Amino acid sequence: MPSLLTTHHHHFDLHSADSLPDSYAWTPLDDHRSDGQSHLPIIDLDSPDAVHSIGLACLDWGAFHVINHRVPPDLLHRVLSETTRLFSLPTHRKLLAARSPDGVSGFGPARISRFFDKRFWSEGFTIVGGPPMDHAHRLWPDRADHTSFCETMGEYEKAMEDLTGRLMGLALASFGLDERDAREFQGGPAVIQLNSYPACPDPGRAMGLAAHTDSTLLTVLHQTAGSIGLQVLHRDGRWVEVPPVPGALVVHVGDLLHVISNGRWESVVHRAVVDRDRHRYSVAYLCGPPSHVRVSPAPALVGPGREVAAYRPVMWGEYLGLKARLFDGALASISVHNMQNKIKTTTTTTID
Ligand SMILES: C=C1C[C@]23C[C@H]1CC[C@H]2[C@@]12CCC[C@@](C)(C(=O)O1)[C@H]2[C@@H]3C(=O)O
Ligand SMILES: O=C(O)CCC(=O)C(=O)O
Ligand SMILES: [Fe+2]
Repeated sequence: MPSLLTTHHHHFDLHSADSLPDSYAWTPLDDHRSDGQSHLPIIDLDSPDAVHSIGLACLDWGAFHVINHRVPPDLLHRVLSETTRLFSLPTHRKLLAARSPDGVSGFGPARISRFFDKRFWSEGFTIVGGPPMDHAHRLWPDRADHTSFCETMGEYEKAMEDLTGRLMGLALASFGLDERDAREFQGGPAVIQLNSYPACPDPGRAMGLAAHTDSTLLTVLHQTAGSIGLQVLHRDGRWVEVPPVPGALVVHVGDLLHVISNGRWESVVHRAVVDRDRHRYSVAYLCGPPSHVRVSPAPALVGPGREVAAYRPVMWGEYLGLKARLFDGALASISVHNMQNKIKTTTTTTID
């Protein structure tokens, strides 16, 4: 049997490092400290202006904070403490739930890491289609230990399904679609990505998670309070830090909402940098459509007398397959203007 250590080649324990190995040393990052002037909009979901402000935030940033989201503070607290408990396990134990080479769920480096020659200063655990009972049993043979993890993740998934359903309704309403249009996108397979960014001896040269857009409709991100790490690329070309706002969640526009908006809203380019002293955790809920749904530019936006559709229809599994192969070329590969659009999908990613 091949050892798990070979499939996860050169697994290196980030927690015990006192200097940065060369394989983790990126060329010094461009100056990424924001000037403190600009920050993501904060949107109050109870405000009568929510639809309008979400529309503006999606146009200007492709991301925003939400408050009054109705996710119980206690649940937000528990999901981060279960995440901490998971990543605090010894490496040999975490490897018992290692992601298989072409699998999606389990413990391992971020899926996009293979597009980069340098490694990420992070660990990830991906949960697909419900609480990961088999993984949890292997990680925590003790019943009380795995049930609290699975119950919390299950509860969080429900809360996120509700929240993203409401957010999709508001987002689509901002360009004149109604709630029925949003309902079509509900009930997709749940994907939760747990991220751990240990304190790093040389944060200026390390990268937690390289710049990317999410292959989702929307992503909801919850992060350790008081930690700095998430950065978004503003339209004007500057990296802007997104320090957590107490009680708020961060929402990202993903590639598929960019497609529905017919390219009006950019999916936000973002990355995570690391800190010398603080271990940071984040929990991303990746909201995509049900597997059979074809995502295409909203009919209300395109057609005779309106805009020309900029993208061909695509299903989530197919898009994830394109992303796994083409990374930041995935959107261009479904663009109808792109003459290189000869790429046939050969692999789709099955996530349920
Ligand atoms: C449903 C998804 C979305 C995935 C792939 C698959 C499962 C894991 C997701 C992430 C999570 C971490 C960042 C990202 C960029 C990555 O490397 O893995 C995401 C990726 C995507 O948004 O493309
Ligand atoms: O940890 C973060 O702040 C970013 C995580 C992220 O981008 C992701 O999981 O897709
Ligand atoms: Fe992301």
